[in-house]
Amino acid sequence: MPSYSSINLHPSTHPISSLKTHTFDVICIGSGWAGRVTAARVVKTGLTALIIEQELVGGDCPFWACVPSKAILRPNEALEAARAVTGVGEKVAEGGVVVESVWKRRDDFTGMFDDTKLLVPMVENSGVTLVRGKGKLVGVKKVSVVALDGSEVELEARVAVAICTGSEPAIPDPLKAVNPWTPREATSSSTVPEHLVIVGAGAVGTEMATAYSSFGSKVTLISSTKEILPKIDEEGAKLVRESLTSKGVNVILATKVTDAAREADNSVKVTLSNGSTFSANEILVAAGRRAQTANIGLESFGLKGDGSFLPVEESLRVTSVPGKWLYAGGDVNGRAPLTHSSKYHGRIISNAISADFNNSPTSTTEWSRVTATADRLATPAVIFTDPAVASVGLTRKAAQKAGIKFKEINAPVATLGAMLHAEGYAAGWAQWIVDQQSNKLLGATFVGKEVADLLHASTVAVVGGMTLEQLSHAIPSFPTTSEVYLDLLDAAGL
Ligand SMILES: Cc1cc2nc3c(=O)[nH]c(=O)nc-3n(C[C@H](O)[C@H](O)[C@H](O)COP(=O)(O)OP(=O)(O)OC[C@H]3O[C@@H](n4cnc5c(N)ncnc54)[C@H](O)[C@@H]3O)c2cc1C
Ligand SMILES: NC(=O)c1ccc[n+]([C@@H]2O[C@H](COP(=O)([O-])OP(=O)(O)OC[C@H]3O[C@@H](n4cnc5c(N)ncnc54)[C@H](O)[C@@H]3O)[C@@H](O)[C@H]2O)c1
Repeated sequence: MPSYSSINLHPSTHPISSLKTHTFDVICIGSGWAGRVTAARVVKTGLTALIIEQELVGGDCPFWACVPSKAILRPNEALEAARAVTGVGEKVAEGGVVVESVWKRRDDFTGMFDDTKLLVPMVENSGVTLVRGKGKLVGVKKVSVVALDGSEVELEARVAVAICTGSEPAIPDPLKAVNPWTPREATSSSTVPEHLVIVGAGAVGTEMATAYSSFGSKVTLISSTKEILPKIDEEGAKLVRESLTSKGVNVILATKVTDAAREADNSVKVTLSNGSTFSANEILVAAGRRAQTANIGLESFGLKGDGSFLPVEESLRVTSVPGKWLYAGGDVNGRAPLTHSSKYHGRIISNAISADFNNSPTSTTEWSRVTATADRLATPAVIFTDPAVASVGLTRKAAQKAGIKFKEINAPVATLGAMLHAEGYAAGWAQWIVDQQSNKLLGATFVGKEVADLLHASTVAVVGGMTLEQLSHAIPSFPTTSEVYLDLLDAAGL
């Protein structure tokens, strides 16, 4: 695969001249999951919709984020799982993944970074019109599209505009000058740096440390916080850190990169806040995201276009803009920057648009179809490290911060079911956060091998407001990893 810089981000299909009308019921700026789900669902209710996209149709997830990152993580996960199973492990005892084939697997999933194979047909088959260019608000329900060649057209939305422009990497100032890898270069690379330094030990940093160490890179992972993965509780994060260390990753905690310089041989000299320096062949910045809000006309509505997340109310309408016509969904509103949350936002926005358009009386209470309640109370997330981290709702830290009276229930993920299906399992950890008074489940975290699919049961329980007494009647099948639910119930005394 050619390097990131040679990928064509601006295909020539769907020019402004292809538009048969300049008026649509709904205009979505951005074709990531948030924009695509919003547009496709309003079309199902009989409205017309347009998506404006300035790069590849599909947004980050299929080309630069979830899909390629999971595509390159899976081969080593499968290899290690096979190695741990007696009867098969002997056959694959030696050697690592075949890196060239891993890149090919990634390219198969990304369609060689060609959006016309899957994503463009997906949009068109949903009855949504597509145009390529940069979208910008130019008035109430008015959007302009500027094409790469500078041509421009002004469009009108009869009903609503949805800003679904996503996010971009936040690069700390001292690192801008070295032209570092961002997640885009890390997920689309076809080379393995001998020594890769990763700045930031959140979701991207830990997943890429897992991937590149399995490809043979020497990886140095720098965490500004005193434990990696600061969004989860320390017990779980510690298990991931210890596993990374056992794979040879050098994890440096409570430290920042204060300076970096590109050397003549293209290596990067890094200076840390503890005063030490070292050289690496490449540097990946994975230090969080900022909203893609620059130059999209927000200022004329009193909003900031400086990378801060767009403030929205519970139906995802942009706060402070009157008239119920301007929405912001997905990463750009910063509520839950994950692909499944972008899909959820598309559902909520389309429901709210349709309800308004049809003047249908719609409840706006918690959990109603126009209220994005899960963002606050039940966002699930899985980090595909080894062990993986799956969490939903409140962690202990979040419950403490919210001043909630809660009890915490912990259990290892080491049931017979888990061991039969995830051999070689060392010491996983599961935690429930439970409301002290009502005994309702408020949050769950599972750390271990193959725990990703354990999560949805807890998500359903949190959304449904289930008590532990009710959960004690939800019987996990034997022998499955879900038997950890029985261990949690035992630990809760039920
Ligand atoms: C390395 C990595 C791995 C990840 N892995 C996962 C994972 O496993 N699971 C998960 O749930 N999440 C994951 N995420 C997060 C996930 O990728 C994002 O949350 C998701 O892509 C956001 O979708 P979106 O629709 O909000 O925005 P995007 O997918 O970013 O789409 C926004 C689109 O808007 C376009 N756009 C921006 N401005 C304009 C404009 N002015 N005019 C026209 N078009 C515009 C952009 O070009 C882009 O195509 C990962 C992120 C990264 C970086
Ligand atoms: N499996 C998944 O669901 C998945 C995978 C990857 C990314 N994502 C999403 O993509 C987004 C971006 O991920 P991310 O890892 O960039 O962000 P993140 O917020 O998860 O982690 C960034 C980390 O970098 C640290 N940091 C910030 N500045 C630093 C500095 N100067 N030096 C060292 N560390 C610094 C922060 O403390 C934080 O821990 C997140 O919203 C994440 O949820 C999800």
